[in-house]
Amino acid sequence: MEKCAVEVDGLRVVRGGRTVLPDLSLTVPRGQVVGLLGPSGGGKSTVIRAIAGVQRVAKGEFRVLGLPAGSPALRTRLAYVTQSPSVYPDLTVTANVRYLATLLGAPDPAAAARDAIAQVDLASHADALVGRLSGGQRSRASLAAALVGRPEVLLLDEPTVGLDPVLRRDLWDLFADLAAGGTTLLVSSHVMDEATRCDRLLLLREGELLADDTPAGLLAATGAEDAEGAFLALVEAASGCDATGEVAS
Ligand SMILES: Nc1ncnc2c1ncn2[C@@H]1O[C@H](COP(=O)(O)OP(=O)(O)OP(=O)(O)O)[C@@H](O)[C@H]1O
Repeated sequence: MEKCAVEVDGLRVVRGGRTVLPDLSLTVPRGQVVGLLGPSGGGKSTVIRAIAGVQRVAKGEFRVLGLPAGSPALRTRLAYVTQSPSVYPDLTVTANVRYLATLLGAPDPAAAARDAIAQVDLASHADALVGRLSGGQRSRASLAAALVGRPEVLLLDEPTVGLDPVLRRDLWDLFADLAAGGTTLLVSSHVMDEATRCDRLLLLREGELLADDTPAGLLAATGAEDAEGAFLALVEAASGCDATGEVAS
């Protein structure tokens, strides 16, 4: 079995005539929660889309679970939760998740749906129409739909946006539990304090990978006190400036 769930080598993506990812290489080890962090517009969604096999790429090699990204064989082994919830608003949470479970061939779709909905702490709204849920509840319904097939690789694009601190903490606890059970998670976020919940961090800015390290390794390498400070230190080092904006000699 491959040590890495995802291997990307020399990925180049052009969107709307602009090079968004010039030449990106990264790996995501199996059974870990890897955070893809960085400012808005840096290319996080584009990386996730490429790994999910739904982004046209100009160049690069990448494999997911040892297979080329986008392979039909990955459809049941990888789940991708987009930034906008992808559930039917005119169906209940249960109907949405059970539908996915049926499509994925779960032996007992109703039980699988119940479990997935409980995992995202949405049991109290299981019978509510998705269209009548709050934004955060809707994104959890989307996450339940992704979890119901028990994917080996879970790609989550900004899953904690719009959630209160308690729900955010619970969701990160769930990610850690899933990883402990062997699932590989790549989670994008622009909230730097979520970095501490990850096993590894990929810091992405303007399509360039500034760091690929553990949270502790990143702090040690930069001498910063938190992920935000580490990120700033790396940006300054990359642009050849010190903290005051002066160009280093
Ligand atoms: N459909 C598109 N057509 C052309 N350019 C796009 C398209 N979608 C995104 N881009 C550009 O690609 C770049 C990277 O966008 P991407 O959505 O990957 O960033 P991101 O880090 O996920 O941002 P955010 O955190 O705001 O979602 C941005 O400059 C954006 O303007």
